[in-house]
Amino acid sequence: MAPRLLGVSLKMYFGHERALGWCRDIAALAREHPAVRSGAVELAVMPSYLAVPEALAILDGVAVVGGQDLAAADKGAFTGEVSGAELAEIGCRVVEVGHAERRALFGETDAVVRAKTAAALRHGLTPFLCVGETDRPDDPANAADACVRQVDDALGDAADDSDGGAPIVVAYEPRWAIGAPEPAEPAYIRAVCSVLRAHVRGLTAHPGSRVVYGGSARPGLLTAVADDVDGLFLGRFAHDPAALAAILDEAHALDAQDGSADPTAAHPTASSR
Ligand SMILES: O=C[C@H](O)COP(=O)(O)O
Repeated sequence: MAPRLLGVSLKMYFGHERALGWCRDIAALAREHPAVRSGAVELAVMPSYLAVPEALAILDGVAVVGGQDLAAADKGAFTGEVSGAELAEIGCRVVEVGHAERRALFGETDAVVRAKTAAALRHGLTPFLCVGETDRPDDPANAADACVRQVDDALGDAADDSDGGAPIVVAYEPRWAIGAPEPAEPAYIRAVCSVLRAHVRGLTAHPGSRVVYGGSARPGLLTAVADDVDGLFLGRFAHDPAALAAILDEAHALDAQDGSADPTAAHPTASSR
C-alpha cells in the first residue's frame, strides 16, 4: 500500500522562531516514529516562505517541504511573488495551489489556479491542489461533482505545460470546515473523497495522484476516514506536536491492520535534497 500522506500548512500562525522550533520538534518526532521510519507515512510541511530554507535543512530525510503558494509566472517583474522555479531550486518538492484562503482573501480565480497548477508541475513540484465547496450542500454527491470539476479545471493548462506523468495531491477542503471547531463528518468526507479518489486515479496524465482531506482535521479523524482518503492536510490541529504524534500513531495502527508495514523500507522522502 502507498504511504499515507500527512501534510501540514503552518499558514501565518507562527513567527519565525516558533516555526523553526516546531520543525525541530517534528523532525525529532518523525525520526523516532515507526510510522515514518517504516515508510508507512510521508510527511509534507508548508511553512511560511521565510522559514522554508531552514525547514528544508531541519526536516531533511523525514519530510518534504514546500511553499504555501507560488507565482504563476517563472520570472520577471512580479513584486512580492516567489516562483516555482526558485522553490524547486532550493529543494522544495511540494507546493499548495488554490487554497480557499488564497481564493477568498487574495482574489485567486480559477484561471490563476490553472496557471499556478501548471507552474508547479512545470518545475517538478507536486501541487497540493485545494478544492472544496463553499457552502455545505445537502448531498455530498453535489460537493463531489463540484470538486471533480475544480480538479479538471485546475489541470486545464497543465497537460501542455508539463511533461505528463507527474502525480498531484488533491486536498479536499470544504471551505465551511476550514478554521472550524470540528471537521466535516466522517461519512460526508468519505462520500466526497471516494468519488474524488476514483476520479484522480483515472487521471492517466498524473498516475499516482492522491486525495487528502483538510479542514479542522485532528486526532481520531484518519482512523474514521482511512478507507476513502490517502491522508490528511492538517492546519491548527498539528500545532501541538503531541497531536501530530497521535495521528502518526493512528497511521501506524492502520498500517499494521493493512499488514503491509515494511520496517526495513527506506523513507520515501529520505533524499529530499
Ligand atoms: O491548510 C490547511 C487547512 O486549511 C486546514 O486548516 P485547519 O485545520 O486549521 O482548519
